[in-house]
Amino acid sequence: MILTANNLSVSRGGVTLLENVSFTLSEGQALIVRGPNGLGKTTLLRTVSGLQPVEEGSVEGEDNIAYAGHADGLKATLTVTENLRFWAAIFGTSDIEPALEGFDLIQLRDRLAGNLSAGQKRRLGLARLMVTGRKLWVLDEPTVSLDTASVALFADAVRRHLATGGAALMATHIDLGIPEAEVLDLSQFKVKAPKLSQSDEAFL
Ligand SMILES: Nc1ncnc2c1ncn2[C@@H]1O[C@H](COP(=O)(O)OP(=O)(O)OP(=O)(O)O)[C@@H](O)[C@H]1O
Repeated sequence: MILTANNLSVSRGGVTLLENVSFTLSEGQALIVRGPNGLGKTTLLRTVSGLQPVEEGSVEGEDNIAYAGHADGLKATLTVTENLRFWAAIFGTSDIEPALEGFDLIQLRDRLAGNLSAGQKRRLGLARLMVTGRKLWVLDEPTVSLDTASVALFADAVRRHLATGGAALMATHIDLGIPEAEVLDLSQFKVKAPKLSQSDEAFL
């Protein structure tokens, strides 16, 4: 098992949003969480990734996660290659070529990240996942700014990751082109009578 969420409650802004969320992710499995704007998808992904505290319930496996959220986290004054090398060094890996190839960044490898277009920045942010060596990719709206061809590159990268024993947990409003992905509708976990949470501390 790569990730287990057990009766998890998550909160933002001092209000519990979702409760009793339980799911598991195994090797080769992709799970898409769905729900309307503001339901708590981002909050759930941040909580399972250890970026904010678990209010109730438990998460197992959070130490094997690579998280890609709304912020791109790129170093604007480093080149594409330097950004990937930087992340590879942080995660103790070294080969960045598959990431450059997988996200069509070869031609852009010497461009400063700060000079990339929005979609190119997103491709680089996603390419970073491939150099982490982490088993579980947690992705919040990964395809924002991507054109159709880039969405297909992304889907291919996820499918390769699944085929090599990885897993993915994703929040998205669009069809990612990963037919084997399962869907978890979070509306069923929505808190019916909002209550104040114990804490809203976020680890940024
Ligand atoms: N710091 C905060 N203080 C108060 N409320 C917050 C704070 N951060 C987020 N919220 C609220 O928490 C709720 C859940 O936000 P979250 O980003 O998890 O939703 P989401 O399901 O990912 O939405 P979307 O589909 O729009 O991305 C929203 O109603 C949001 O306005």
